[in-house]
Amino acid sequence: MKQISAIIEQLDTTLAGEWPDTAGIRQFSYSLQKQPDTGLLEWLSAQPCYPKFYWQQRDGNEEAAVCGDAYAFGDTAQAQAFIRQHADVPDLHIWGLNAFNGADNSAFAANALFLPRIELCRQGKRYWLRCTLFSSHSLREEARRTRLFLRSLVDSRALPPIASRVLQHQHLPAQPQWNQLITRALNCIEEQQFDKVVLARKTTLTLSQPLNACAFLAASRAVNHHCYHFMLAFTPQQAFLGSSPERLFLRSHDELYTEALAGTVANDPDDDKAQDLGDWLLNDGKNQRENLLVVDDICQRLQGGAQSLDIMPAEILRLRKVQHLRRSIHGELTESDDAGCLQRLQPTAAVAGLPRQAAREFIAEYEPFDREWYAGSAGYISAEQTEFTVALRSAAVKGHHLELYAGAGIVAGSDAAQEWQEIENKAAGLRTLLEEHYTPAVQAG
Ligand SMILES: C=C(O[C@@H]1C=C(C(=O)O)C=C[C@H]1O)C(=O)O
Ligand SMILES: [Mg+2]
Repeated sequence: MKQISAIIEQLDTTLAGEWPDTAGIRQFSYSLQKQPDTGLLEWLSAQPCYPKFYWQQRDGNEEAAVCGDAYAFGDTAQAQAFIRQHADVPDLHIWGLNAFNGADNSAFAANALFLPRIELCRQGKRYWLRCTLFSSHSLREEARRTRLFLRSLVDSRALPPIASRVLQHQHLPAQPQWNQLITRALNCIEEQQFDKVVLARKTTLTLSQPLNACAFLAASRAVNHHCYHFMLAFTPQQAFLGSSPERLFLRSHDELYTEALAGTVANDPDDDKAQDLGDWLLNDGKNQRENLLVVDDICQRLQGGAQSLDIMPAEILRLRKVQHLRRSIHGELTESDDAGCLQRLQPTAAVAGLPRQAAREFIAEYEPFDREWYAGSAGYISAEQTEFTVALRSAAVKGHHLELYAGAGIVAGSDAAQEWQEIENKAAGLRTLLEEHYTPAVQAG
């Protein structure tokens, strides 16, 4: 990490110069000459500054480790307005999470979006470090604060092994309550209150020792391929992370890429068996319905905001524990408006239901926990390009506890036991990373 220390020294010299005692924004960007000695997640893990955010795009080509907040935003509209106001600083990126309920739920933060002080980024084999200063009253003061911040940065080190063992688990709802919930949802579907509702479970694991969020995410990234990997660490003990296969949307200039990812079957390590399961999925009526309702929802939601929508044929996405039906969707935006895209697309019928409002009301009334960040979105906003993943296959790290989330789309024809198995398989993507380290107590006698 010599390169990084050298860049930081150079930055420090720049910041030590004369700065105006007025409002302003400045950004400094430095290319790294070669690949750093350790990964970005290792670097981020070592830093003692919060918030920190990590992101890896699902094709593996884009990665970012960012920390410290030069500015925090109350909502995406505010973040977007900030980027537009500072169009002369073309590389501003605002990173973070949007909660499932957005501004509708006053009990929980609507989002955690911030403009970082430091960003270490990779695109393909190209690496760079960016430092941003922003002050609404004094850049001089901000330069001084940023220098202190830079001094707190430390060298990267190897991630610790995952030593946390699972002592206990608790499902909310437990299976009998899940069965009741599904019956209730199926009744509403029969009464035509809605066509689909996505119901979820929170599993709280009690651990033998607090989990290192970066090490846990690295373990997930090593095995859960074709996924976005994201993490927001709020404090040393509190983080939200996940490895999600689902794109909420990618906006590149005026092009919009989204998808209907819904309909699930188990995966199998054996290629032939996995293929048979995938073929079954492609031809199963209930799963096709689940997926097509998401296509309908997305098309309705994009009306007036995007034109010439292209919907690709269904394909199978094979993951480590499950396989999904996916239809990719592409359109031209009538205006490049990220806050608008979020408003339209989050939450889609893949994680809420259809019609959206009726499904959300059912979730708010009957799901026995607050989703908080689960099924919201994680990603970034910038002038040129914006991308969010749906925050699925995710977990909240809270000291000695890990809360794992998983849900399933309920439509006519859903069976409670099969849907329970489906959420078990989805949760297994993260859960098995711990169980591999689990040594059951030896029974006496
Ligand atoms: C709700 C989740 O996943 C969603 C539900 C799916 C389904 O029911 O088939 C498939 C993919 C996701 O859109 C989750 O992983 O928690
Ligand atoms: Mg399903």
